Amino acid sequence: MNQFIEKGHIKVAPEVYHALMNGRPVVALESTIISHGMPYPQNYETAKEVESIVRENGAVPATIAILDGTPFIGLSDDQLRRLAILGRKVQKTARRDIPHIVSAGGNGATTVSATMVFAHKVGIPVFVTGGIGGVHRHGEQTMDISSDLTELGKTPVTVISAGVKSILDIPRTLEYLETQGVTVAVYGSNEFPSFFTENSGCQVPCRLDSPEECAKLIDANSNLSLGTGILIAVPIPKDYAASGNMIERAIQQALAEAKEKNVIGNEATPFLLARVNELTGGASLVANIALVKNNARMGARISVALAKLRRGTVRSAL
Ligand SMILES: O=c1[nH]cc([C@@H]2O[C@H](COP(=O)(O)O)[C@@H](O)[C@H]2O)c(=O)[nH]1
Repeated sequence: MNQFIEKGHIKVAPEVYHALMNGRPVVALESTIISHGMPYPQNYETAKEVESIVRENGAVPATIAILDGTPFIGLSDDQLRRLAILGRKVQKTARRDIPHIVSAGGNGATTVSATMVFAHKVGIPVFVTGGIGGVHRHGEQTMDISSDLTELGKTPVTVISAGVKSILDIPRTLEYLETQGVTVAVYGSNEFPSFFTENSGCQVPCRLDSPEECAKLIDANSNLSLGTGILIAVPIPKDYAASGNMIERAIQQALAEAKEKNVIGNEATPFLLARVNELTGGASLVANIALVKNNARMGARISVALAKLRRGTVRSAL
């Protein structure tokens, strides 16, 4: 196996390192989606396919996770499989969990917030995932607001996602992102998508219609050193959006069950995702996989457009 390159306390895969050093496009990928977002073996297969899609579209994939206490940027096949098999035995790792997992020599699957932290440390500007966390329903009482939102407010990485699941409070999530100063854009629409469907009833002012437009937005944010992240929401492909309404009904049932069982905190999202998958007989998983792959395609194209735009003007953060 190729030797990882050590940078500070982080190990970077050689392919990722050389791409960054040469200004070539790299796309960061999170690992909680692998450990907690899907069951084995679909999680492993999807992770591999997502990496292939990123490559086919001209960028280098960099899946991020903490293994035996070391943060890795770009996982080997063995590491990816290990993470997929361990599944929920791996600690779901948000920003606040990083020091604990590292000091204890543990295994951590990075959420959007922790993945953004590491992507930014090595200068990866674009990061692809399925959906981000948000303000939970009844968040005004529980204060359960994902650290993904505050991370977007302070870390200049662009996150490509299919929006926010309706297990969350979408209008309040958008309000909170506005408070954090995060630019929220939608690809090909003005309506923010709700993960399994193209609609949420919430309009956003920024619409982008090509990877080049996305790249220009990212470049403007960076040139002005605003320091905030960007969320680009890519609606689920039309072929899969059809099952959205059925999935939406399952979400309502899962929400009622979570309330009854008092499932709260960082257990809420994995519980709801697994329950919705059971209730829809796997249809939600099929839609989830399709939209993650679609996001990977878009993210790679955006990162290629950004590298072209910046050719010769950006120095590596390494
Ligand atoms: O549709 C999804 N939303 C969110 C997650 C994961 O859950 C995290 C948010 O968790 P929490 O709500 O505990 O912050 C996200 O960063 C992501 O890693 C996921 O797998 N799938």
